[in-house]
Amino acid sequence: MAEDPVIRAEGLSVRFGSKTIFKDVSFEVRRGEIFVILGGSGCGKSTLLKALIGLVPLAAGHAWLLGEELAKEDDNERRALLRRIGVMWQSGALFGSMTLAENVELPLEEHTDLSRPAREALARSKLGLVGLGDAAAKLPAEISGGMAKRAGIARAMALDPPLLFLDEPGAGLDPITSAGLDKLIKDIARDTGTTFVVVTHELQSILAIGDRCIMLDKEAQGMIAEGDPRQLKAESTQPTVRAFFRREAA
Ligand SMILES: Nc1ncnc2c1ncn2[C@@H]1O[C@H](COP(=O)(O)OP(=O)(O)OP(=O)(O)O)[C@@H](O)[C@H]1O
Repeated sequence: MAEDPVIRAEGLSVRFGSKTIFKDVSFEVRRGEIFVILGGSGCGKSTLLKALIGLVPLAAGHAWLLGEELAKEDDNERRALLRRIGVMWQSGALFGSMTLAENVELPLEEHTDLSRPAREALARSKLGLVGLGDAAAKLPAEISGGMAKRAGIARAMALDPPLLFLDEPGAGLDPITSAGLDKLIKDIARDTGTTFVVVTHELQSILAIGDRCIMLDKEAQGMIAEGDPRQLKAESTQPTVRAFFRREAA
């Protein structure tokens, strides 16, 4: 029998007031894959991510994370489930007055009883994992944008989540730095078995890291494609999907 998916989304709809952002969105994310949520600006990618982790209410549908339905859990169970999930928000800045190591230690301080030396050692190992082993004592103002994203990933990984959400990780980075970040994400997925859900509209990134993807569309108010992004690029006949992947006018 196939393994249970890490995420199962069934018929998800989100509305803000009378405005439907998307409806009837269904997909599964399998263990260990890098799953990309893509689409043009304002189609609801970030909203879908927030809906999956319970930060935005569902108007319809059900979402299971790691086999549990967040909406059905009581507060304690919900908190316990969310502790098993890492998130790096697009705006998820590091705390400026704290070193990178202290930033990574923060979730450990909040959610574990580990001693200070144990927390420090773990933070150093997470920073090492993202290539920032030598920068642990630096302040966010002393590092580049690409390094800040890496530190954000290290912080999101502090509690060893089996599932990691990244909201527009390449935003604001130059193409070479962004490609380096893509390689890091692929390496982490391969080396740790972490499942990634990545929100992005950057085609190079999608093709470089995405094992599978869904594409949302503003006009359709929902999903217009699902599958291997390279295959969608080669084979899709849907005009908006083709336009996105081939950089053609729809
Ligand atoms: N809390 C909210 N209340 C009302 N409208 C909202 C709220 N959050 C998002 N929206 C609207 O929902 C739509 C989708 O926004 P969202 O940020 O999810 O899109 P996106 O695909 O992530 O876009 P981008 O790539 O530009 O970040 C937008 O029209 C946005 O204005």
